[in-house]
Amino acid sequence: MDPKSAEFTADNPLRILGFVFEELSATRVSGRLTVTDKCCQPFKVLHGGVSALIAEGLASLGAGIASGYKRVAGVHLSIHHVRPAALGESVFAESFPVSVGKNIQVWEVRLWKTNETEKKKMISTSRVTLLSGLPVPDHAKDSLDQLKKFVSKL
Ligand SMILES: CC(C)(COP(=O)(O)OP(=O)(O)OC[C@H]1O[C@@H](n2cnc3c(N)ncnc32)[C@H](O)[C@@H]1OP(=O)(O)O)[C@@H](O)C(=O)NCCC(=O)NCCSC(=O)c1cc(O)c2ccccc2c1O
Repeated sequence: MDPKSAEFTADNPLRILGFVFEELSATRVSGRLTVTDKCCQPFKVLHGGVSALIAEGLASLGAGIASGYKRVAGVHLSIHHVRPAALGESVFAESFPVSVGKNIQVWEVRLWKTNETEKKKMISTSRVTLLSGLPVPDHAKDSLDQLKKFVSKL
């Protein structure tokens, strides 16, 4: 399966909302989402919880890769919603590590309104703190192996 396709399941809730990954590495995770009804609050703008979901998902995947495909656990997320994204608008999400320690990682996640090529205006900025390097439970080994395979293709 193409990691850039809508069916690629690195994070199930993000896939259900239509999020499509572009980059997945230990130093950068990014992707795109079109704001549909599924992602909106009652005033037809991107729900703040969806922005937080994107932040948690991108930071966790990046931290998991940076920790050598060990299990990670998000322990804190803070988010500032600085601008709304309206129904129908395109959103670009990018994430990068601020600090990668043996136990704790901190990732920054920024959401932008965008067209095909340019980041136009920032929607939100998040910091996600994660505990990394935890043992992977047997039931999750397959999905981490699959992620490793996809990352090598990107
Ligand atoms: C909160 C802000 C409006 C504050 O703006 P600020 O004063 O910091 O800065 P500016 O005045 O320069 O404006 C920046 C930017 O904000 C937009 N904006 C400003 N005023 C308005 C307005 N009255 N209406 C719409 N948009 C406004 C404007 O686009 C400006 O952008 P420019 O491109 O012109 O520079 C602002 O920070 C802001 O809008 N932040 C985003 C807020 C947001 O989208 N929050 C997340 C969604 S809220 C949510 O999730 C939610 C969920 C629910 O389940 C709900 C259920 C029931 C009711 C409400 C719910 C709900 O809100």
